[in-house]
Amino acid sequence: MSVLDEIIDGVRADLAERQARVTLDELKELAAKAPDAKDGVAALRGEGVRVICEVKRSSPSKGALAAIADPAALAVDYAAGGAAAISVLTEQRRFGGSLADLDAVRAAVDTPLLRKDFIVTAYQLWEARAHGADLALLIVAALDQPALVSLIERAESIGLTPLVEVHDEEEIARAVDAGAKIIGVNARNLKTLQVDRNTFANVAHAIPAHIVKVAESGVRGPHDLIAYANEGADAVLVGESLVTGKDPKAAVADLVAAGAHPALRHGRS
Ligand SMILES: O=P(O)(O)OC[C@@H](O)[C@@H](O)c1c[nH]c2ccccc12
Repeated sequence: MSVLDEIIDGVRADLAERQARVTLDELKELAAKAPDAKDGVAALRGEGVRVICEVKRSSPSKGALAAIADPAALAVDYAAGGAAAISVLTEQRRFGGSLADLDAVRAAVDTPLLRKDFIVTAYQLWEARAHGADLALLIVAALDQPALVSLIERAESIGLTPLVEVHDEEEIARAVDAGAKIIGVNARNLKTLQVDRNTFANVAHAIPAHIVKVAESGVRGPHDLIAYANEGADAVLVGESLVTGKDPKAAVADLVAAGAHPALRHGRS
């Protein structure tokens, strides 16, 4: 069994517990009271390279990264540094996150929020909206094609923008066929946890121009952002280097400044 399969088994067990506690109707009522969802595509496309900053306590590959006692305070730093969006990991077992983190961050910032989890059912999309997310991650490797198509449709129908994650060209073809408007190329293979920073450069040519391109994982600082930008990334998603660094606000500001550099604007819309 791959790491991804193991993670999803745990996600399904936790999901069953939440479903026993909170009905879909209750989630829909909460979603109706949540602030209107912001346009995720608009947040990530435009001049320069956008920076998505992640609230991430631990990871399956590295274990504990940072305690993050106050996720809201971290999110406020991210927003002050110029984050275009904030990713909140809500998976509990391997990443140490929760929907409570999403609530805390939503209450603290107006920045568009991505629910980062292993979404396999529409219930989780309603949870995302009920807890104030604007975008939701859908991982192609975790879903068969009919499930991917229907979760993209459902996400959009309830106002969420799906960020569709891929790792190779075959998954890009599936994401495009399924109607993705934002594709994230994860440098980390979720089946082996290996990071290969060349992944984006190797596969980005297969993503049609009208689709927003996000380079995910392994960004250590401005240098990596610039490399991804030169390969055509519209945005980068950064976790570990921000949560393990001393000054997340300054680190985000450095990334945002690098992404706004005029030398990177050529050919961008
Ligand atoms: O911490 P990093 O290397 O900066 O990576 C952030 C983000 O890309 C990573 O957390 C991630 C990308 N796709 C995922 C899917 C599930 C869980 C986590 C992820």
